[in-house]
This record gives sequence, C-alpha cells and structure tokens, in this order.
Amino acid sequence: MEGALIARDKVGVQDFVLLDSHTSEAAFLNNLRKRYQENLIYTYIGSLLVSVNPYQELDIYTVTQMQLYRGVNFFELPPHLYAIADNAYRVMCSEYNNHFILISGESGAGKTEASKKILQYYAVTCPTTEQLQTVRDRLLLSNPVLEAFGNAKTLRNDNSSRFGKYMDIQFDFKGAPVGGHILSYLIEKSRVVHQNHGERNFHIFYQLLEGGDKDLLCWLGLERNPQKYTYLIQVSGSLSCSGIPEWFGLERTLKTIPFQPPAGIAAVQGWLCCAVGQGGCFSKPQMSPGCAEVCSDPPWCLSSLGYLYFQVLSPLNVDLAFYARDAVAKAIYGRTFTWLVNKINGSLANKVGVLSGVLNAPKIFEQFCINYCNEKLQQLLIEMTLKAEQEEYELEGIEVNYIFPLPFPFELPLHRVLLITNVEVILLF
Ligand SMILES: Nc1ncnc2c1ncn2[C@@H]1O[C@H](COP(=O)(O)OP(=O)(O)OP(=O)(O)O)[C@@H](O)[C@H]1O
Repeated sequence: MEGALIARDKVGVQDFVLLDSHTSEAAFLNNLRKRYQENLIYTYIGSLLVSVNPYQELDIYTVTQMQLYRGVNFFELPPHLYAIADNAYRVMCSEYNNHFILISGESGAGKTEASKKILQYYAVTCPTTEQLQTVRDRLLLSNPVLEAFGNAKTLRNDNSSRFGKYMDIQFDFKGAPVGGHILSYLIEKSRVVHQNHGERNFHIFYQLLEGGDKDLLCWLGLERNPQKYTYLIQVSGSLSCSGIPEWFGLERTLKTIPFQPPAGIAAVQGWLCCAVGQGGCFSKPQMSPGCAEVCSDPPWCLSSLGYLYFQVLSPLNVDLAFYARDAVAKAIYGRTFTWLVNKINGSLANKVGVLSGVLNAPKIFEQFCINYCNEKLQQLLIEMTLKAEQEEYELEGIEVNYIFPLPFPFELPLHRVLLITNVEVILLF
C-alpha cells in the first residue's frame, strides 16, 4: 500500500480533475513536473489532453502501444494521444457524426509531431484494403512535402511550421479512410525574402542545394553554394540541413505522391532566380537617373515557369526595384505552396472539392491574422468544453459561477496571443 502511494506521489495524478488543490496553478505545474520527470508527458484534464514536449524519443509510439489503445475505454489506460485519436474515431463510427481534434500550443510545443502521430495511429489501426492503402500512404507522405516547403528554422523550433494546417480525413461507413484533404492558410511568405537573426528560410532551398545532384542543379541553373543566394544567407548559423529530412527522402516522396519531378521543383528555381546575388535588379547607365531595370533572365524563368518571361522597364530607383523583386519572389512562393497543397489534395482522391487558400499580407498583418485565427479556434474549444459543462450544471440545478460567454478577443491574456503561432486541426468525417 505504501509502495503504491509513493509511486502515485512520484508520478502525480493522471487527470488534473483529481488534484486535491485543483484550482492552484502551483499544484498544476507541480503535477506536470513530477510526471514529466518520469517521462510521463501526457495528463488529462477530463477529456482534454495536456502534452509536454519530451525533446527525446520515447518508447510510447510503437505498434504494440497502438494496438493496446485500440477500442479501449478512454480512462482505462494511462493518458495518451492514441486514446484521444481512438475515442474520436470510435464515437464517429458509432454516432455517424463528424469529430475534430484541435491541437494548440506555443511554437515548439509539439503540435506537428502530435498530428503526425495521430495520422500514424489511424494508418495502423483503421481497417483498410489494398486500394485504400494508396490514400493512407499519401496522407502520411504529404507531411514531409509540406514540411519541406512550409517549415523553417526559427529561434524556438528548428522545424517550425510557418503555415496553419487544417486536415480532414474521410472515412467510409465501415470506418476505412477513403480520402483526405488539406487546407493550408497563411504561409509566412515574408520569410522568403527576410529572416530574423538566427532563423532560416524555408527548408526546401537548403535541401535542394545541399542534396540535389549535379545534373539537376545544372539543369536548373543553380549553384550548390547557398552563399550565392541573397535570400539564403541572412542567417547567422549553419546553412546545412541537420535534423531536417534531407533531399533524397523528399525526392522519393515527391515521386510517390506523385509529382512530376521537374514541375515539383521548377517553381523553387523560379524563386531562386530572384534571389541570386543582388537579385535581378541592376542600374543601367544608359537609362535616365533613378531608373532601374527589373529583369528575369529568360532561360531561367522560361524553364521554371514554362511561360513567364517578363522584362519591365520602369522608372524605379534601386530600392523600389528590390521591393518589386521581393514582391515577385513572395508571390511565386505563395503560389508554389498553393499549387503544392492542391496537388496533394488531388492525389488524396477526395470526393469533395479542393480547398486551399494562402493569403497575401505583409509580415505583421500575417502574424495578426494567424493570432486572430488561433484565438477563434481557442474560443471554439472553450465554447465546446466550458459552455457545455455549464449548461449541464444548469440542467441539473447546480449553482455555478459563470465564466462563459466572454467577449472576444479580450478574454485571453496577451502573452497567449503572441506565443501561439499556428494550430493544427484534424477533422474526422
Ligand atoms: N512527442 C514527441 N516526442 C519526441 N520529440 C518531440 C515530440 N513532440 C515534439 N518533439 C520535438 O520537438 C520539436 C518541435 O515539435 P513540433 O515541430 O511538433 O512543434 P510545433 O508545436 O508544431 O511548433 P511550431 O508551432 O513552431 O510549428 C520536434 O521537431 C521534435 O524534435
């Protein structure tokens, strides 16, 4: 008995609602710390799961673990992401309604990893046929592609998603995954032309230059040395891809999804031609003072975009021409990303139409929109948990201090608005 109590004390409580002093922040953090020290990274708050990033590989995501959680009642086993995934899936199958899993947290908290683990769980545990395996594989493979083009090293996370992702997985009446589709929003296009000190541009550029074979780079008119490219050398640290999936893996994935290899990377090259040296802008002595020519070298652009060749003579000074060059680079990248998401959606053989949107906005406004979107999702979560509880109390005649509804967006402390960078949503239907 004593041994059991010590063990319980050592790992705290599995569900925060069981904490004696459940309103104390210190007790909450203490419980989280105790469990984290024992590599217990998951704790429930009722049906919500709190996760702490372990920053190390834990032996809790094996197929055996997946089988263990499959079809088991929520609270019968220790808290786990698989329990959440399984519960959403089973309720969807039994009640024939849609479910979503909302994953939110600050940058580097582990949202992307969590969404990948949920997808892996469904890939392993859901019934499937040989034909449906293609959809399943493509769903899993879409991640490395999106990460290559949509993730970058930031000060908080070496593999930070610089876009919001809303993914849905469609199941048939037997519960087999038959399709999916991804909505990406607010790709951080400003990153292609400017990165903060210590941060990097999107992974794809470094991957391509580091791993692409000589013939490919030659065909694309690119040089291996990233120092040649203005947009890639604003970082202070290493330009290599350590810790990030390398080019070879990505190339294999692109073929599986499948992409036409030349088309898949052509737009990247189109963007890089904007980034060469001082960019495509230079002053022409024979032009009147203050004039600059913004020029895209015909062979590069023709081969990259197939049809786009432009030569603009305009009375711009060098600064304005650089500004225009950056705008073109951002537009190309934004469109590339949209195209990529559309392509992935097409390959997922979904029955509903493809939805994909990437907004074009200056950097601060971009961040504002991301925060606004996150706060809206957070509000939805509060609505669906606290409000539902309050209504139940009311029905049962239990007195309660009302904390909902609260006016949006002022109900949340400001630090929260600043810290959250994106939210992952997985919808099951
Ligand atoms: N469950 C986990 N097990 C082991 N390592 C993890 C886990 N979750 C996250 N990590 C580590 O933390 C890093 C950051 O996690 P992740 O990229 O998922 O954060 P994020 O919340 O999606 O961040 P961002 O908002 O910046 O995209 C991962 O690259 C991985 O190294």
